[in-house]
Amino acid sequence: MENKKTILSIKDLYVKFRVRGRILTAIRGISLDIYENETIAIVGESGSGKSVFTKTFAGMLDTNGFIDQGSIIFNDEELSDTVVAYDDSAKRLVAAFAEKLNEYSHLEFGADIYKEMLELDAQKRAKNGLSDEEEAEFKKNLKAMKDDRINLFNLKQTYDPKQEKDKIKEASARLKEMEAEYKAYEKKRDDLKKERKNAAEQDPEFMRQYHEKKAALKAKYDEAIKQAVSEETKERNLVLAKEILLSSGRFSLRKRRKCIKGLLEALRKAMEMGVDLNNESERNQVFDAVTFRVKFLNEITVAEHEKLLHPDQPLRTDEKSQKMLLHGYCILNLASFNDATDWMQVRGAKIATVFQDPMTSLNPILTIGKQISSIIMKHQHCSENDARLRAIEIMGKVGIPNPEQRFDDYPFQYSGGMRQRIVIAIALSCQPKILICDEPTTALDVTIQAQILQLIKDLQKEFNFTTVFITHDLGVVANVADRVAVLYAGQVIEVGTVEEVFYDPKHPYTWALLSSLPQLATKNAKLYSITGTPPSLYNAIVGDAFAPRNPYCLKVDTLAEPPMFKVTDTHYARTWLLHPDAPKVDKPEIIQDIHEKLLKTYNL
Ligand SMILES: Nc1ncnc2c1ncn2[C@@H]1O[C@H](COP(=O)(O)OP(=O)(O)OP(=O)(O)O)[C@@H](O)[C@H]1O
Repeated sequence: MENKKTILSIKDLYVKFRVRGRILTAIRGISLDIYENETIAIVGESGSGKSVFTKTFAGMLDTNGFIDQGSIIFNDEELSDTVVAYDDSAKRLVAAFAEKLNEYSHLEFGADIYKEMLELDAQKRAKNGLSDEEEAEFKKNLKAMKDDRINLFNLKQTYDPKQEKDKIKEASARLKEMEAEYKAYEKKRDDLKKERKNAAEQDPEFMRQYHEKKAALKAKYDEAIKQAVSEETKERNLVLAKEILLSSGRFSLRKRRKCIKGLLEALRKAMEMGVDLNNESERNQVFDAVTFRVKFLNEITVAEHEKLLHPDQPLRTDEKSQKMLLHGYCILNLASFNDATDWMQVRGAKIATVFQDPMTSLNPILTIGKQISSIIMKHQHCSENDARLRAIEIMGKVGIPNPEQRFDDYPFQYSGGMRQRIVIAIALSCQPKILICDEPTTALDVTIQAQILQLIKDLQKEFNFTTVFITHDLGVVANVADRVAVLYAGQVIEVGTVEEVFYDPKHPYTWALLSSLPQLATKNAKLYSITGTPPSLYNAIVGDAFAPRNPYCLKVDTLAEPPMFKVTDTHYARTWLLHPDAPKVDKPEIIQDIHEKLLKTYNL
């Protein structure tokens, strides 16, 4: 796979949900590269995080969910390449931004003294009350106490009032105690604050020294920021000003103003704190807090830009094509997309999803044809007539017989399998780069399932998109995927090519999943099932998340989280069994000859 281009690079991703005052961590540090034009299957039990993971990069996360950490870099050259008109009014704007930035640049001379003043203020706060660290510590402990109380309260609700009276009584008593402990701890914090404040009032010498030091620093600061800004810094500020215009150019007027204001303020603060704005990654971080940064590349004409995008076309020379543009490039980090406008360019258009139940994706009161053509019109800006022709063409492509006649039918007039073909047609009508198939065949019967899987395979060959298959059916995986990522409790615990994961699996959870394949069951023998339940995602997980259910559990599994061990260049697994010092354990007997069994079932 090393010669493949990465289309989506996910690094150390954490996704959390707010649920009635508590935090559930659904994705815990996933890092995964997804390649152009491959089919990767995401497998795991119900609740392992398959849907949340893909919804995160499809821009469909539920509103109570958020990305807590990590990055999702989407390598799409078309979207990354950015231009904005550089006419007289744009030039005036850039000049005004540059002038403001030159003003702020004076603050850079005083940054060290400014930080000293902040430190002095922090000392004063600590003297008069709590230091920033103490305040944070109290806050953290109070939150933990509150969470414990909510956990116990929730547990109490699950007890049977008739049969578990004692447990309910015990929990009620403990809840009362916890309430008292919480209040006592709050009081301890408040008393400490009061005590410090009183002591500070008894110590006028401290305050006198504070004011004296502050005044001296202020005078030094005022002197420092009087220095003249160098030509070099002014050059940098001019580039920053262009980047402000490029980074805010995609927004509507009102949002653009807000974005520009935010960026200028963020840059002012960065200069005040002495952030090195010549450093690319620091500059990115400053921009990212407001919107992602579009790096300035050059000033080019419309014609030159067109030539860059389509080198085979002749260079235009008319008047319009000579207009100037600011040309930039951005790294698309989907994890820091915080604007609906940004998601609109990606969701559906670049990353499309096909869900399990086609009826939830189709509007029952609109004809099939209208639903496809309206999407084509929206994304490809073409006339109604053209959209109709394209819709009929794509309906034919997904195997709808007589598409002209079926164009005006309603969803209820289609069978389940045909409806799923329509959903695929809608998803593909915008020619996405990535197609996520979330259990696309689970609601269909077996023969139709095979047809739909074949259809997706055929379309992928024709349109060259990447397919991400979410499924709990390993049989589907063996049939369609190039690579498999196995998810458990929000982590990728094994990833590799289909051959590696099926025939040389390394993680006991993968062994268990494979062992429960119905295709491996023998007549009259009980079908293997994994005992126990996955861990609660509300609490921190210590050690290997699978340890309590793992018949091959080692002591270390209960103590420390295993890292990803490399098996081959393409195969990795998160299990201590791969540590050089681990005892040698063979995979279960039932999956020893899985190769032959699957070959027989699927003609692989
Ligand atoms: N909106 C939400 N609020 C709170 N928790 C959520 C939300 N959406 C998902 N979760 C939780 O995140 C975890 C992962 O869910 P996810 O739907 O990704 O699982 P899955 O592997 O796709 O399972 P399934 O096959 O059942 O769809 C689960 O514990 C689920 O309860």
